Amino acid sequence: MVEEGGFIRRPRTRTRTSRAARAKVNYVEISDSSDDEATLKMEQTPDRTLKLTDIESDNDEDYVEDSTTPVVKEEESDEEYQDARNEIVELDLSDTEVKKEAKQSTPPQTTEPKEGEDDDDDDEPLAKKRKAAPRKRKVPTKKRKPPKITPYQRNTQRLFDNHPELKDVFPDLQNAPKYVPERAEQPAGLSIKLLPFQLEGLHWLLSQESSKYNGGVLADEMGMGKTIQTIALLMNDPTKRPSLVVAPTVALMQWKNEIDQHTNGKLKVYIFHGGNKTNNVAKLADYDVILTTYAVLESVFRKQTYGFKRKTGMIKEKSVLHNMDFYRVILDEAHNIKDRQSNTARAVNMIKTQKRWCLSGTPLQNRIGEMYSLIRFLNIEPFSKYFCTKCDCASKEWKFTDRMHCDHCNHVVMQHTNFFNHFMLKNIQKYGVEGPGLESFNNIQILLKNIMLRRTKVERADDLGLPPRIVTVRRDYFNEEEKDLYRSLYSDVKRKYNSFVEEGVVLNNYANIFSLITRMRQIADHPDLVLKRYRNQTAEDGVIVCQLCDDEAEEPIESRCHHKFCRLCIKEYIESFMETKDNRLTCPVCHIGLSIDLSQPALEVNMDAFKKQSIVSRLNLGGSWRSSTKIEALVEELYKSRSKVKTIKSIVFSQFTSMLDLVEWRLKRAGFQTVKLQGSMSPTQRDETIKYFMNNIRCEVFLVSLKAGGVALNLCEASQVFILDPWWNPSVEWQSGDRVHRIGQYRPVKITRFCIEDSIESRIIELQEKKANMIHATINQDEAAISRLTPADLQFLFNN
Ligand SMILES: Nc1ncnc2c1ncn2[C@@H]1O[C@H](COP(=O)(O)OP(=O)(O)OP(=O)(O)O)[C@@H](O)[C@H]1O
Repeated sequence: MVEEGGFIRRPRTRTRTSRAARAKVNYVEISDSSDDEATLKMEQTPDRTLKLTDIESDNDEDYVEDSTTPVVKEEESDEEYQDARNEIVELDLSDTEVKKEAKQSTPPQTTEPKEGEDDDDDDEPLAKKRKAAPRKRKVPTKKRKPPKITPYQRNTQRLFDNHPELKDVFPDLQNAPKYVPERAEQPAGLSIKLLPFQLEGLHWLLSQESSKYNGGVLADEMGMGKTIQTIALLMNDPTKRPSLVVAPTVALMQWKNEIDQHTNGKLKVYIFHGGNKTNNVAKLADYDVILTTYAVLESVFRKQTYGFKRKTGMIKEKSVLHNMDFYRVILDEAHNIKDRQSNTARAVNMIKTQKRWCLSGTPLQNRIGEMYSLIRFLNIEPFSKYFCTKCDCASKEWKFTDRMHCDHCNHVVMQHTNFFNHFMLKNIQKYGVEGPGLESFNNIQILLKNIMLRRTKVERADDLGLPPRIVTVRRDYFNEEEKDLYRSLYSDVKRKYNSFVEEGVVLNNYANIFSLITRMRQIADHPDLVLKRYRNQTAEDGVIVCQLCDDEAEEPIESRCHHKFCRLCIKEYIESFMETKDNRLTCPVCHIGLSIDLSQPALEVNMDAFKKQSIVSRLNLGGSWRSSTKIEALVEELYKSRSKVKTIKSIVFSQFTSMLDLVEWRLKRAGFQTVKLQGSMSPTQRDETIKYFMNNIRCEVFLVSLKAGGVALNLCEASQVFILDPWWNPSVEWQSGDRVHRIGQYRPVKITRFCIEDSIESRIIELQEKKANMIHATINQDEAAISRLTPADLQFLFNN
């Protein structure tokens, strides 16, 4: 399975379709059951157009975007065709996975030559060859001579022959003068005193801007001041303007506040968000910094490129952001464009600017394919370019108006290859970090050394002077009533799971198993999350219910089969699935092959009709309602840490909004002042909520939905973090802790993870630790593997 352009796709198997026929291919989604690699079918439709029964969509999309001059962004030369289909896949560098993949990709034993080995000069049609072949005659098994050079090597040679300059790319990078860290001057007018490593960071930013790269990736660990260093860059020479900052919605106001606070009003900031956005270029050009979100940028780009429906028909609207000339563009949390074929990535790439920056706290080495999207944005040559293997034609975007031949050189699509894909991605996918894979891995490291700066908190601990962070797991046991309820659910779940195991269909029923695990996690929080879930809410109430967690959807997004989920729920569902040759990921609702753009803008909730029924209003809280072990454990912890002399502020994270509703209700009754951050809030509402928490001395607890506030929040006023429901991907939890453990924090930070010992949670924590140890033991930390649930992991969770 491939996640490409945010869509979950399967790798396409090569078929013996003629290229002419391929141009007329129609794509249809088919259900999981009928779809396996061997049954990739070409259907003859009445108009003699061939129908490829597959879930493929990327190139199709590219072609239909602009029917007059279709732009093909990714194609591969003949021998590399199969690999090109898999271009954006998570890098899985663990040995076992690599071997498995290599095994899977081994073609079946056959006497026919492999497609990749087709001789270019052999023009005889295949059908003729087949006809001529005697039917049942035994062909003496002649051992094929190993080819002198591999198709990959042959292609490399062709590339070098036609583009000799490419030979020097890596030697030049290797021999480039090494950047020597140096401290820049503190910019005049910046009121915050930069720490030594931040001055070094500023020096690096300035030197990158004056280098041939015109930018790069600032990848300091979270909370080390990437925002401040970028503001220092803006202040270093304020005449170099305007700058555009694209950030997640949750971080938008934070940027505005930090700029206002630390520049004494020297930079004029415009927030390009909400209903009153200007469409006047001259007015915008008056500002030094324009702040916007990925969703807004994507939307204005879409309206400009594809138009939108009005009664009078489709209307296209000019995007003011795409008609301005910026000095620099800064992408905060740049992994938002990791799907290079998503509209968001396209919208960002179409901005006109001289300097380009990506800020990201998550290391980029783990998913090499995703890095390509950043490289494309950064416009780093020749990495983002495509090259013809037959002539000297090279371009960032290929145009194939007739869908077959390059407009420029007339060679066919398949004879063009992408530099990054060829020299950096392909061999790692094939061999991991061994042999040719290691060479590609080194190529990546060399490039990163030239364009990326990453420092970690541990490396710069002296500069940062951060207080210690203490993480503990609080373990509690269910009370009798909860235990009975949990047991009855668990025995039901276990029975189902065992029957899947007996029938050998565990992975085919992954959607089922995933939602059963979710139910068990919810019961461990509070049984009402399962017993009183949204049953009667309908679309007419304006509430969108996530079909995985059965709660009001946070940042709802929709699959191609029109089912709606919280962005985080469906992301976790996808990331945790371990795809095998026989099992493809299906929609948890309708069970057809799942196809969903994870980076699509959140669906808008109809606020006029919105009648949210909080779980609290569905319960009889006056009389018979009981709290839960976990909620009471939280209340106890909060009471314990209360002090008569000062307010100790705490953040409480949960994945389930209904849990936060219950906790809010209970804490209020216990005399705690709380505020709550939810995904449905506008940036201004979020900002007001955060300010209220930070500035109001009586407000002790901030309830944060993990789906809304995991990233880009700055909550140093708090010194305690409570994580209510554990998950096996520890990075979500690390991020939560980083909201509090960052510069500006002077008190030791206490992080408490709650765990109900006699529930699935203790298994989840154990599994998490096992995985973390395993991953840290290997040289390459593979984030993807940590969130994946293998059949063995499932077995472990169900304690079999
Ligand atoms: N030199 C400094 N002196 C005082 N406070 C600082 C300094 N540098 C950063 N900070 C503060 O530290 C906090 C974290 O900084 P910032 O938000 O820039 O980090 P970040 O790397 O962008 O984090 P994230 O990746 O989580 O978005 C902010 O509140 C910021 O004001």
